[in-house]
Amino acid sequence: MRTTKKYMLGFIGCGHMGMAIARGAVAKEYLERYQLVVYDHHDTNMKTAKGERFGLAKDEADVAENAHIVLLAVNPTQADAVLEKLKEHQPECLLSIVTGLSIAHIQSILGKDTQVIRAMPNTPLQIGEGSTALCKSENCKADEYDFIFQMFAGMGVARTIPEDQMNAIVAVHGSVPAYVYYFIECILKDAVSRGIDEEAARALLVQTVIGSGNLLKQNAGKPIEEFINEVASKGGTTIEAINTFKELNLASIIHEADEKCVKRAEELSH
Ligand SMILES: NC(=O)C1=CN([C@@H]2O[C@H](COP(=O)(O)OP(=O)(O)OC[C@H]3O[C@@H](n4cnc5c(N)ncnc54)[C@H](OP(=O)(O)O)[C@@H]3O)[C@@H](O)[C@H]2O)C=CC1
Ligand SMILES: O=C(O)[C@@H]1CCC=N1
Repeated sequence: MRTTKKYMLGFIGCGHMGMAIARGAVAKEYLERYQLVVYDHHDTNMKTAKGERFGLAKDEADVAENAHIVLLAVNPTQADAVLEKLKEHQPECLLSIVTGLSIAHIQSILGKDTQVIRAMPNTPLQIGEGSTALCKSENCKADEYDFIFQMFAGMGVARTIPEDQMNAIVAVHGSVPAYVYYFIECILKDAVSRGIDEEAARALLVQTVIGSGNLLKQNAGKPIEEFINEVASKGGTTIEAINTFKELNLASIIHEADEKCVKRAEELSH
């Protein structure tokens, strides 16, 4: 994409997710380090950005004036204050990853002419294994949207979804890396309590998660139940565990957790 601005992408907020996106884009060689500029409140995040050889901005306005697309990566309660500061500097295109922050709200502050892209990424994108759901404002140009869509697609999987599903999607992939880590933590603690060496258990378990995921990926049309049946030998061990999950209604626990997760996204919405 052509631009007259000094930087292609400017980050306001470069914490966990902002840094993950910046690192992911550079690792995949989609953007060069010199095409990124960063501004964050925290000195430690600015030092990390300096160490990564990204451009450093002095404030929010500096990002808006020098970057073609401004990426808003602050926490939901901090977003309005940033948008108010950007009002004077009218970014051409604003990419927001802020949970619950609607396109209509962004345009109500920045003006209807601002192109807006809303994305829900997840942290594994920093190693090219992420997932990102995206949507855009009606006035967003194909060039800007394609540029951002391809950036995220290059870091894993990307899908366009309707904006009214952006809150519900947190319980599909945005928050879900933490669910997976929690599940892994529970299994590991259990293994150690049974005397298994922690390093060995972690290595075997992590590869199991990767391998199971890859097998699912390579057989996208195959029902999940069939994968379970292939592991659960008749009269064997696995079915005992699966039946216990069913008896204790793990599905309802997951449903309850998802409901709370999505409800929080709705509470944060504006
Ligand atoms: N973490 C994740 O997995 C995901 C997060 N998101 C969304 O991404 C956003 C960021 O999340 P995350 O990276 O985890 O949060 P972090 O708290 O790690 O990062 C946000 C950073 O922005 C800084 N900041 C706040 N206001 C400003 C400002 N005006 N100018 C410059 N920097 C500022 C914060 O500094 P300070 O602490 O000093 O305020 C902080 O360093 C959230 O809205 C979240 O909903 C979306 C998908 C996944
Ligand atoms: O926990 C959060 O609010 C953010 C949104 C998705 C992942 N992290």
